[in-house]
Amino acid sequence: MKPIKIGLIGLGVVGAGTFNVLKRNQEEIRRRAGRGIEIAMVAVRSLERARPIVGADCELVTDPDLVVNHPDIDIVVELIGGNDTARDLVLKAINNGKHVVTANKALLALHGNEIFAAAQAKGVMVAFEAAVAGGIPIIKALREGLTANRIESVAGIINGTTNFILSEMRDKGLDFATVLKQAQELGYAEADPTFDIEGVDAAHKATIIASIAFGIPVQFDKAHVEGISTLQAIDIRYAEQLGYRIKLLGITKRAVVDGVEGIELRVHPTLIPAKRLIANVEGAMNAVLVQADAVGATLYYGKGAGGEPTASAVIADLVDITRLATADPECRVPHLAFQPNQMTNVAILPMAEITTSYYLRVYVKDQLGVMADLTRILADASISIDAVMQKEPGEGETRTDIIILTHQTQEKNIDAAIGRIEQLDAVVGKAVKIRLENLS
Ligand SMILES: NC(=O)c1ccc[n+]([C@@H]2O[C@H](COP(=O)([O-])OP(=O)(O)OC[C@H]3O[C@@H](n4cnc5c(N)ncnc54)[C@H](O)[C@@H]3O)[C@@H](O)[C@H]2O)c1
Ligand SMILES: N[C@@H](CCO)C(=O)O
Ligand code: NA
Repeated sequence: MKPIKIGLIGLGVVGAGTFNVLKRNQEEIRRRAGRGIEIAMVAVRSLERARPIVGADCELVTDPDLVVNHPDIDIVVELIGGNDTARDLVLKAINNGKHVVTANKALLALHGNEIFAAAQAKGVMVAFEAAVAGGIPIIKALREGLTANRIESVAGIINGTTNFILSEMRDKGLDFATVLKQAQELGYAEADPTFDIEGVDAAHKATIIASIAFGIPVQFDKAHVEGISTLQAIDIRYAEQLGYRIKLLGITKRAVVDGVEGIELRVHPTLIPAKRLIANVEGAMNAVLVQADAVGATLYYGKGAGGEPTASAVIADLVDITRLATADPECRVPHLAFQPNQMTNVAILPMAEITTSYYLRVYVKDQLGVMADLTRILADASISIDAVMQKEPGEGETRTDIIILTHQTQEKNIDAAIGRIEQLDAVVGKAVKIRLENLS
C-alpha cells in the first residue's frame, strides 16, 4: 500500500519533534499503521531554518494554503498555534476533504464546536491527542478506554510550565521570573506565557476534557480561570506545614445544586494533601486523575509538554487516522466521545454554586478575641473548621497570620463569610482564599 501523505504546517518545537520521531521510528510506525506515513510537504516561516530539519527530499513552502489545498495530501497537521490563521487553515483542510491533526487546545476550546461539526459534515477526522496533556494518552483513555463508565470527575495538573514553576519555587526557593525563563528555554511555555501563568492554557485543556467526559459542547467562555501569578510563596510554605502541596489544577466534575444537575469547570491553585500521588507530580510533568463509576480512580502521568513527548501524541493520531481512513465514518470514534446527536446541554455552574474546601489566611492584629470572632463568623455561615494554625508574631511585631482550613461549603458561603471577616477591626487587608481538594 502506498504511504499516506502528510502536510505539516509549523516546524517549531512540536513540528520539529514530530519530524524527528517519525523519521527515527518510521519502520516501527509503518508496521503498526499498516502503511508508511510520509511527510510530503511542510509549510514554515523560514526556509533556511527548516531545511536542515526536514532533509533534502521534503517539499518546503512558506504558504500554508499550498498544504491545505494540495490534492495529494491526506492529513494536514496544524502545529502553528494561535486562533485565527489556524482556524482558517483547519476549516479549509476539512472542506478540502482532508483529515486534520492538531495540538492546538486554544483553537479547539474556542472553535471546537464549529470545527467538529464541519468535520462531521465532510466525513473527516480531527484528532487532537497532543492538545491535552501532551504525550499522555488522556483523550484516548477518556474517549475509548473508559467508555463503559459514567465519569464523575477529572482533576489534572495539565500545564507543565506552571507545575515546573511551582515545583522549582518550592524545592529550590527560586523566584518566579527565573523559573519562567527556564520553562521558556526548555520549550514548555506557550508563545504567550501569560496563557500558562494565568491558567488560560489549563482552562483550554479542561474545557476539552469536560466536553469529552460529559458529552457537552466545548464552552471555554464558561470556565473559571485563575492562574498562579498572585500566589504567594508564604502560602506555599504554610500549606506545606499543614501537610498540603499547592498545584494548579484543572477540575471538571458533575454536581447537583438544588436538585439540578450541573458541571463544574474551573482552573485555580489548589491545596492537595501531600500524601496523594498527584501532589507529588513535580517539574513539567502532568497528571490527570479520573473518577469513574465502574473503574474507580485512574491516574495518568507523563510529559505534558516538550517536542518529542507531544510528537508522540501527534503521531499516535496519525496512526489512528491511517488505520481508520478507509472505515465507514459512522464506525469511527466520535470526536467528543459521544455521538454528535447525543450531546447534552447540562449547564456549567457559576463559581458561586461550586462546593469545595478552603484554605484561608487572615493577617490580624495580635489581640484578644480575634480568633473567637473568626470562628464565630464561620460558624454563623455553617462552615466547619478542619484545622487552624496561628503563627507567633515576629520579633517586635504586633501582627500575625491565622490560617484556617475549612470543610466543604459553597463558594458563595465562604465569600460572604470572608466579606464579614475583612470588616473586623483586628483584620488587616484582604484575606487569602485558596481552594482545597482532598481528591480521595
Ligand atoms: N510546546 C509544547 O510542549 C506543546 C505541547 C502541546 C501542545 N502544543 C501546541 O502545539 C502548537 C505548536 O506549539 P510549539 O510549541 O511547537 O510552538 P512554536 O512557536 O515552537 O512553533 C510554531 C511554529 O509555527 C510557525 N508558524 C506560525 N505561523 C505560521 C504560518 N502561518 N505558516 C507557517 N508556519 C507558521 C512559527 O514560525 C513556529 O516555527 C501550539 O498550538 C501549542 O499550544 C505545544
Ligand atoms: N505550555 C503548555 C504546553 C503543553 O500544552 C504547558 O506548559 O503545559
Ligand atoms: Na494527550
